Amino acid sequence: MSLRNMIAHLGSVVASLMFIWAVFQQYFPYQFRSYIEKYSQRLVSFVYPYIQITFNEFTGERLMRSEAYSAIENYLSSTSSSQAKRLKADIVKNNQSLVLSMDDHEEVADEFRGVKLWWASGKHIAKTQSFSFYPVTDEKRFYKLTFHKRHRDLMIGPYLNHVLKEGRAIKVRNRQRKLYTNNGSMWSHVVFEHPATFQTLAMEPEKKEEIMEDLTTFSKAEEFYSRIGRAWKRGYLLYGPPGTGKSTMIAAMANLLGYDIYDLELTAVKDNTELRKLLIETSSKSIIVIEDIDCSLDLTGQRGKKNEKEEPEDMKDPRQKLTKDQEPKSSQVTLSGLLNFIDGLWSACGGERLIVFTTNFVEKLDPALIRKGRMDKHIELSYCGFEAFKVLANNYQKLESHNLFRRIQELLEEARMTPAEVAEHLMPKTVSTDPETCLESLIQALESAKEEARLKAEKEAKGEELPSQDQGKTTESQVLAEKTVGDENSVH
Ligand SMILES: Nc1ncnc2c1ncn2[C@@H]1O[C@H](COP(=O)(O)OP(=O)(O)OP(=O)(O)O)[C@@H](O)[C@H]1O
Ligand SMILES: [Mg+2]
Repeated sequence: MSLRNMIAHLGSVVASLMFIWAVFQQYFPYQFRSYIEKYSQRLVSFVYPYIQITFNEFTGERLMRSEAYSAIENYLSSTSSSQAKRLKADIVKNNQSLVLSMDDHEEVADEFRGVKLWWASGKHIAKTQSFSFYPVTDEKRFYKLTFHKRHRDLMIGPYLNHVLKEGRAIKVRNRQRKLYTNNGSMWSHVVFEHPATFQTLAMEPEKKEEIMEDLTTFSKAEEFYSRIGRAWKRGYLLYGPPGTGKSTMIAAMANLLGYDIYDLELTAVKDNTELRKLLIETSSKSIIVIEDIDCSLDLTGQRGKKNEKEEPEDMKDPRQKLTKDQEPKSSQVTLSGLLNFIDGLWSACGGERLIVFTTNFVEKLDPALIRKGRMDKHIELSYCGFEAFKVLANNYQKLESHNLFRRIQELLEEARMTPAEVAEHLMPKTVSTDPETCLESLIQALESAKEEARLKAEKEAKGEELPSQDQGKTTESQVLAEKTVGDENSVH
């Protein structure tokens, strides 16, 4: 057969096939074909023991993005990045981190309480009916869950709940976290990007572990709190001298738990009503911080004493020393207003919240504010010990050990120095400063601190009329306060 004949023969075969297809389309209408499909589906499900659930990306009349779909997407992101071969990447956290999810038509397996199940991703493509110069294919993505029918109850109840909860938690973790500050009764926010972590926090390892354990236990204790009928909140009081890492620890807490921070400036809050409004507006998974609670408001036990002395009106308000140059406004937030909120109304806002107070003078605070049950945990941040020093040496100089460490250990036992000061010495002054120079400068500083302490102790032992530094300041300020009534600098 010549080539020409062959081509002609092939052409007639194709033509006859096209004719048969056209006849089939004409004489077997759509209804009939769907009828066949329906029964074939039934036949398949009879021999196929699996149940499938489809979660579409868009639901409802207004085609809102389904929350379940996005929770599943997040939930599957970790499983799929290790199992699926084709992944989709997306950027979250203001272009900072990459999140992977499985591409269309991929399948991954998961296990729940020993039961295996499968997730597949897919998409329907519905051709748009309308004519357009820019034809858009209407892609409808979905996830399909497949499991054996004998696990129906486990899958529909506990497993799906688990997926949704985990998925939402991952979403929260991936979100851009915020630092809120209040300007009067309004919160404004900036992106929260503090690099502090518990790993870089200088502190004895056991104490650090205990705090981290406490925090993570709290963050997972939703069921426990609801069972015992308590609001899911926890109060921390951080106290210690300036520069011992109180603020740093708050940032580390937020980074550990993935919480937002609300830095509440009490002095800018007009009254209890405004305070309540601000606190109610805080979101779940957040840390509400009131720094230097002893100076923020007259919440210390000192108030009574001051009043007894009958100080002039403007001296009673410690805010005035903070806002020297500003127009004095009176903040009427009271201790009881704050306490009421911490105790009671708090329960009205669902979701976990931590409240953290910091102070340099724990002994000055009103006992009501810090009694057990109100502030659940009191954490003292103190002068730098050797363990804390080792963390700093590693942070700043990448030093695990050095022959000067022994000398530093001895000196730290004898001289008091805050982690902030130690860090200052360990910070390389220039790019070429070597670690040894930094350690030597620290040793020198510690030696002079030790010497100072020794001289002071000697003087005190001799009975000289030189009380301790703090007391000295108080006496001085008391004298000043008596002399210069109305001078705000004298209030201390
Ligand atoms: N425990 C610590 N671990 C790591 N760095 C610390 C620690 N303490 C202080 N620092 C360093 O010293 C600086 C000051 O610390 P921070 O602001 O946390 O002190 P603070 O206790 O909040 O002081 P203040 O009472 O004055 O608010 C921080 O920037 C940090 O780098
Ligand atoms: Mg601080």
